[in-house]
Amino acid sequence: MKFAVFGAGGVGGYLGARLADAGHEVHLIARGDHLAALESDGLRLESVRGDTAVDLPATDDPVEIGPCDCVLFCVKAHDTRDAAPDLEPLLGEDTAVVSFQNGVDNEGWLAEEIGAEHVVGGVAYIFSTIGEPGVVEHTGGPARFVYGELDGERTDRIEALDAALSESEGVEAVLAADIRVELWRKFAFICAQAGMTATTRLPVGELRETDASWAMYRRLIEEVCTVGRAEGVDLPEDTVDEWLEFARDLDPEMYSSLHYDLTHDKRLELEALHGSVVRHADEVGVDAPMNEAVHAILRPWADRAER
Ligand SMILES: NC(=O)C1=CN([C@@H]2O[C@H](COP(=O)(O)OP(=O)(O)OC[C@H]3O[C@@H](n4cnc5c(N)ncnc54)[C@H](OP(=O)(O)O)[C@@H]3O)[C@@H](O)[C@H]2O)C=CC1
Ligand SMILES: CC(C)(CO)C(=O)C(=O)O
Repeated sequence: MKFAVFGAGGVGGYLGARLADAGHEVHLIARGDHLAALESDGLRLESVRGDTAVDLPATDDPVEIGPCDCVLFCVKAHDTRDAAPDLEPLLGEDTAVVSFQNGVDNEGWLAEEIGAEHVVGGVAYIFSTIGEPGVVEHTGGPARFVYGELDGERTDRIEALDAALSESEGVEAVLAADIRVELWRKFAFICAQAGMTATTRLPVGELRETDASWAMYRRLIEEVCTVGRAEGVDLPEDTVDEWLEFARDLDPEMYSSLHYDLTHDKRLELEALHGSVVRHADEVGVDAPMNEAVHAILRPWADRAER
C-alpha cells in the first residue's frame, strides 16, 4: 500500500517505520530540524519493541507525494486545522485519512476540510517521542492502534489498513466495531492520566498512593463518560472500573504526553483534552468540575507555551 505519514513524530514516525519494514511504500511529512535529519540520515526508531532504521522519502510538501491509499494523520491536535488543507494533494477518490490523535474533535475538523468520506477514526496507545531530530524513541505503552470507519462499515480500505498494520512487527492492530466508542474510551483515560500527571507533575505510581488524588483520577474518567453518554456514545458500563484497573497496573513511573509537553516547554493539547470536555459538557448540559479544574490550572501554562 502507498502511505503518507502526515506528522512523522512520536506516533507517526513509529507507524511509518513499522509499515516500511513490513514492505509498504511510506512517505514522511515533517518540518524543521526533524525533516532535515530525516532527509539526510533517514528515520531511526529506538523502541522497547525492537529498534529499526529506515531511509524513506521525506518532505514538507505533500504535492511531491501525490495521491495515497492511506494517510496517517499524526500532528498534535492544535495543528489539525492548519495542516488539514495541505492534505488535498494526497487524496485520491477512496483515500483514507486516519487520525491517530488524542481527543474526540479531530475527525470532525478533518471532515469539514476534506469531506467526511475520507476520514477514518483512530486511537493510539503508545508512549513515543522525537528524542532528537530524525530519532523516534518508543519508551513504553502497548503500541496498540485501534481504528475504524466512522460509520462502522467494513470497507475494502479499512480491511486493507487492518491487514497492513496487523502484519507489521511491533504493532498491535485492532479494527474497532465502533470507533466512536473507542475514541471516547481513550478520551476518558487520557483526560485522567494526562490531567493528573500534568497538574501534579507526578507519575501515576505516586497518584495511586494518594487517596485524594486517586479519587480525582476516578472522577475525571467518570465525568468524560457522563458527557460521552449524554452525546449518545454507547460507552460500556464498566469503562471507569476498567480504566482504573488498567491504571493500577501501569508502570509507577508512567506520565503522559501532556506532562512531557508541559515539562519541555512545548505547546499543550489542552483545548483538545480538558478544554474539549468542558465545551462538550456545556453543550449537553452536564457538569464536569474536575475537568474544568484541570483546564483552569493548565491554561496559563498553555498560554505561556503559545507565546
Ligand atoms: N506520543 C505519544 O506517545 C502519543 C501521542 N498521541 C497523540 O498523537 C498525536 C501526535 O502526537 P506526537 O506523535 O506525540 O506528536 P509529535 O510532536 O511527536 O509529532 C508531530 C509532528 O508533526 C509535525 N507537524 C505538525 N504540523 C505539521 C505540518 N503542517 N507539516 C509538517 N509537519 C508538521 C510536528 O512538527 P513541529 O514539532 O515543528 O510542530 C511534529 O514533528 C497527538 O494528538 C497526541 O496526543 C496519542 C497517544 C500516544
Ligand atoms: C497515556 C498515553 C501514553 C497512552 O497511550 C497517551 O496516550 C499520552 O500520553 O498521550
